[in-house]
Amino acid sequence: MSRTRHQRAEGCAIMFFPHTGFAPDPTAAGEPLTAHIISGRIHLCATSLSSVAAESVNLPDPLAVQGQAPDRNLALELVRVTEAAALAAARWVGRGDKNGADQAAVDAMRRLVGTVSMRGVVVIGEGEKDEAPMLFNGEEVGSGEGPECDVAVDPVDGTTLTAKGMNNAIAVMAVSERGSMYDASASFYMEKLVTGPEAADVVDIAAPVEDNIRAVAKAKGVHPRDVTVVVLERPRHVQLIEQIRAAGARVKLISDGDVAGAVMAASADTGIDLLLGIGGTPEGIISACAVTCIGGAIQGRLWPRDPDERNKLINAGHDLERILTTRELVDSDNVFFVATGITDGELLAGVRYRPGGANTSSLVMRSRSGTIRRVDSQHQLTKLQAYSTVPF
Ligand SMILES: O=P(O)(O)OC[C@H]1O[C@](O)(COP(=O)(O)O)[C@@H](O)[C@@H]1O
Repeated sequence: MSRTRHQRAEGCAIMFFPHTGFAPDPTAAGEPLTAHIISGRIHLCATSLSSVAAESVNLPDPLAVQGQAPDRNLALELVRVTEAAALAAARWVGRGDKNGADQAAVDAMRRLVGTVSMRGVVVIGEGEKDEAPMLFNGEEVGSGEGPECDVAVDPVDGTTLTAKGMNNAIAVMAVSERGSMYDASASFYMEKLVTGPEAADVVDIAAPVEDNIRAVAKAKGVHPRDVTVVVLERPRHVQLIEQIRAAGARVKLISDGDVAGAVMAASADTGIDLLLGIGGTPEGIISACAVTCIGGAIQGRLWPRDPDERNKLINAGHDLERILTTRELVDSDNVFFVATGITDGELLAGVRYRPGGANTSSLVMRSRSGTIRRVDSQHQLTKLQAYSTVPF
């Protein structure tokens, strides 16, 4: 960040936090103030530099003029969208109807996303327009004002988990600058490798599984037998699982939900060191948004299901040998990722009902600041039901 001699924050009060800098408080009322930073001191003036300073604060020099005032964190608004999706889907937990759960989450997400000030275009959504009446690829979402964004949604990652009342179903959304997300239109599946920051530079999806496990173990300062690899339990992964076991590592099989798996593989203290295997391409791009926020790496390679799909991908200009890096999957330094638990999981608690309301647990991340928040919300459903169009 370049140093600015004069920083202005007109129309808002300035709150100073001794160790974290200062933040505009948009809720503050009263006469507009202008903040001028001169020789390490903030001067709060009524309107201009020439005015008599209303107040001044001594600041340590590095805090005085570095960077700029913190800007808006879209993720803090987006979390309402995944909360609504999770609350709506949670009504369908264990009812054996995965489409019902998905539709409820889509409806809720679409109603809430209109409140977010952005000019979003869904690039990872519920499919093509004719098949998906809402949140279809290409749909414009948001209030129509504000930054131009790519939007990726997965109203329920784990529709089967939700239908069966099983762990780890989440509602997910990611937003980044317009044009920054990889165009995965023709691709259904992707081979994926995800790990955290320590091992990000030593893994290679094209290398043998054993080499990657050794490299991760070395980077983390542990033995390969201490490494845990999360894998979707699928017939296509039988050989992969054998290879992981042969390398001495531990395997954690999940029946669905590899976005949560990717977040756990990239995050510290989850007990998961690596995600390997083939999962959905849209989920791969959403995972790349999470990894951009957390740190670490995702590597992907498109994985056509049959010769027909292979030809389609090649005709669409895709190089099937190409290893897609985190940056190629989402080419942005300003990525927002939010997820809310539908059912209980290791990453997030699910929706919990109580008299008159429900509680949700969410993960709220932004890559530019690197801030990772956990947001636990208490919803007063009896109040919300009185005016909301979302069937909570
Ligand atoms: O079930 P498949 O066809 O192997 O696809 C794997 C994908 O399905 C999921 O497990 C769940 O996806 P859905 O919620 O759409 O059912 C994803 O997390 C994963 O990427």
